[in-house]
Amino acid sequence: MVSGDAAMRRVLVFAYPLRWRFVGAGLLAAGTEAAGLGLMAAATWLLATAAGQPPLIALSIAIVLVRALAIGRGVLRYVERLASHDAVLRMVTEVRARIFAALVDRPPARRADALSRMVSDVDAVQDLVIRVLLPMAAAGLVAVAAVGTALLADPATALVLLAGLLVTGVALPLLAARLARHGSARLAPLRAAYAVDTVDLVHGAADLAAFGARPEYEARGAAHADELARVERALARRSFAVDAAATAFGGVTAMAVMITAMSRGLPGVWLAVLAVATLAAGELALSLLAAARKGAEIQGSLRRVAELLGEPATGASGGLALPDGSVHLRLRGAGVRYRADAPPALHDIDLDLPPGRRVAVVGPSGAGKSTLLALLTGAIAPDTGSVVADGTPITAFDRERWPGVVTGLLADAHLFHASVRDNLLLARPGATDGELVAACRTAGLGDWVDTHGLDVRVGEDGAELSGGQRQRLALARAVLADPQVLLLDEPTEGLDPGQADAVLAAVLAHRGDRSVVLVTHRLTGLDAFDEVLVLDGGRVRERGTQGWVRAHGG
Ligand SMILES: Nc1ncnc2c1ncn2[C@@H]1O[C@H](COP(=O)(O)OP(=O)(O)OP(=O)(O)O)[C@@H](O)[C@H]1O
Repeated sequence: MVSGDAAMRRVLVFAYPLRWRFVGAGLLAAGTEAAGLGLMAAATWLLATAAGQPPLIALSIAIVLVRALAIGRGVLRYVERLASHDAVLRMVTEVRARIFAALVDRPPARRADALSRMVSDVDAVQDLVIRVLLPMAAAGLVAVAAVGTALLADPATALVLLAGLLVTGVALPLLAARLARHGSARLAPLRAAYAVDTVDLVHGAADLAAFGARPEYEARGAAHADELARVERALARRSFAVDAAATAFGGVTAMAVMITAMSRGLPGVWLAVLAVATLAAGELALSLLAAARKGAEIQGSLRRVAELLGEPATGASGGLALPDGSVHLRLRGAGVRYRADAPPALHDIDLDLPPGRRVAVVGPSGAGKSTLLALLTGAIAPDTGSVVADGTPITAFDRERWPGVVTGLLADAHLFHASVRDNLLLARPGATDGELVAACRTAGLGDWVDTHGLDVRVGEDGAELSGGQRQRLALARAVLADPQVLLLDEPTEGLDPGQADAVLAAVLAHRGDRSVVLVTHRLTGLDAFDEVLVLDGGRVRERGTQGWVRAHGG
């Protein structure tokens, strides 16, 4: 996990090219706050001195100043918002582009969580600049200016003002940030649990109703919502207490400033100006509380964004040209561990796939069969050992084109909400209708396509097809892709045994002497394979040749 400071540095690198825009925005923000403070001071001076009938010219100057500051403040605020948002949006565009590039280079298995970062966490970068750093910089500049001005009037009064600002502008915001961090740590798991409840209730509505479990799930969701509301209320009470303390301390500082100024014999007008300006500076400190809280809340998002920004690409488009002709793939001592706290999904796997070899991988559920195929497609990289093609690690090849070498029907193949034709063309965009129909025929979907045609739509993830038709359409797509090495993850799942044998035989006949790696639970039809690999618990338990299948009752 990246530390908070490192995360901030990694993100702020993107602000560097725009530094002058940010400096300008910071100065404008400080100018806005200073105009507010000046307005208060000038208006107070005007009210306090008007009764004493000062020279008309002095009054006129003060009136013009009040008007100018009142209008100038609004104008400055507008220009500052324009400048700061322009700069930060340019910066966030860069960050998004970098994250997008990192996502493209990521193995698909790890993209899903990263996608949510892209969408929501990047907003934290915007908040960091607009709602945290700029307000802090502006408040800091104005505080320095206010103390500096007070110093001109009287050093002791300036010291009291400084002490007050240190409490309201530094100590209380630090406390607010601490409470916000603590609050986020308590709220995050509750929010996550509530989100899971909601997703279960929405996506699982039919199953919950079918098994009569809806009341129980609704009660669980309601309990999480109540707990969430209780914690949020408790945190809001604490936040309110800190805000109230800041406001009260602002008042205390103003009084202390006044008392000190009176004891130092400052003229009455100065007393009023200093008191009102101190109160206004105290208000500024409230904006620091909000900035500190926001800064604490976005820490998690910033870390996640920074991790992604710093992630080295695992493979690249534009790598080596693909191996042409018949590729020779090898796994050497390959191991995969999905999570540090779980046993490896694959351990020390050796596999030799010279051109034309047919390998069947069998084993119980969870043995690591699909993970083995994911290694060959490059969807995941081995944590130990290597996956090489003609002696070169497969990550060195052009990732975008690798499916031309190794691909197939993988676990949980997705069908798109489009026509049969469009779903097939995904595998080979230039294929003719004749080729599409031939692939369907090989996958056992010929009669259905003859009846329904290629333009019929299949529904969301093939919802308008039967389970067997979905499987065969996905298989037809893999057949059409016609890679050098065809991977088939339980291609005949959901078909009856007779159909399953016929479809597998047709696909193997279509492949001719090109390589196939088949993952299957069924031992029938494996006579046509050169090697059978038996996986269990991520390890190779047995390796057999054609005779092995017969000996094991296939
Ligand atoms: N994305 C993932 N994150 C974490 N663990 C995973 C992930 N994918 C698989 N695993 C774990 O890795 C192990 C091997 O899974 P894999 O899908 O390769 O098994 P399999 O032999 O194909 O099983 P099945 O026959 O049921 O499809 C399992 O224990 C599984 O829980």
